[in-house]
Amino acid sequence: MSESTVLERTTLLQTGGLSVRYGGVSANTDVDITVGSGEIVGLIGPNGAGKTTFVDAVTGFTKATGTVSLAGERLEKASPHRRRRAGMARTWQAGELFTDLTVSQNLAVAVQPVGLRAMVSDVLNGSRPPAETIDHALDLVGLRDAADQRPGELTLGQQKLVGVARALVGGTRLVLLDEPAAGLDTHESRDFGAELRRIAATGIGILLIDHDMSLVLDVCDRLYVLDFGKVIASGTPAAIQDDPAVISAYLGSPEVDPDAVAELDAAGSSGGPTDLATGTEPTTTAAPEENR
Ligand SMILES: Nc1ncnc2c1ncn2[C@@H]1O[C@H](COP(=O)(O)OP(=O)(O)OP(=O)(O)O)[C@@H](O)[C@H]1O
Repeated sequence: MSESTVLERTTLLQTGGLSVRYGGVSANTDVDITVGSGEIVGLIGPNGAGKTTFVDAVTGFTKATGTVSLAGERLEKASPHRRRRAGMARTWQAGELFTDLTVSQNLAVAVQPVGLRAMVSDVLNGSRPPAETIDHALDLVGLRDAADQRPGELTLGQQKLVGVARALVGGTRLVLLDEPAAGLDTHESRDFGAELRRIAATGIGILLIDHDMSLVLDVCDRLYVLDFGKVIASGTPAAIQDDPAVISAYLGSPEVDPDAVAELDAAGSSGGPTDLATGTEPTTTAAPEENR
């Protein structure tokens, strides 16, 4: 990436001291994360580390303390709907497509207005999102030609991209993707990653959560690592892979996802810059108990 590209970046997402408690569980503690325009930032960590909670907190779907800004606009008190209108959108884990609807209809229903006034206006005016906003979102993921097809006619990788496109409809500046590549094989995942890079190249900021370490290490400009709700490391993929705290979090956690460790292994052995999970003695450091 050229220096001028970096200089032109503006900060889209900025969280300050974002914290979420579920009863006695500190699911997020003082999480400070930034995502710039045109940047892909990964959020990784073992199962239960608090990744989805962070997305819920940023998008207003769970109660949190701390601050959330989008391009300088403070949004921590805003409803999920207002945050969406401000330009932040998310995908959901296991976000299914409507199999009986076409691709463009799947995008249209994702942005149907909510609330009584919008519903009345919808009934009276038959309002629908303008076709060009749907087309633009499909262009962003390279699926304009598939607009009239049904999800079942597409490859799994294309279906995943439709899921991303749904979040890109309507002036999205920041998109938070929660395991968008789940179920893709290595080849499909690589293609999917290339599409994410193309989306980011248009200036959209992406926060990416995924257990597919090859994908995350390949496409992300920077990574944050969460463990027990706290950021324990941040930096470039290469730096993160060498970070002892990260290795400890993945290999020392009793709740570690074996698939994620396997992915870390695969990322290293398939030509990734460094292998996080091998070449280092597995640590037996006890995981802190206070958060779980
Ligand atoms: N709605 C909820 N009510 C109570 N506890 C919750 C709720 N959602 C999450 N938690 C707890 O908060 C912690 C963080 O969970 P979260 O789902 O954010 O982790 P994660 O990193 O996304 O995990 P995974 O990788 O398995 O999806 C866990 O201890 C979880 O059990």
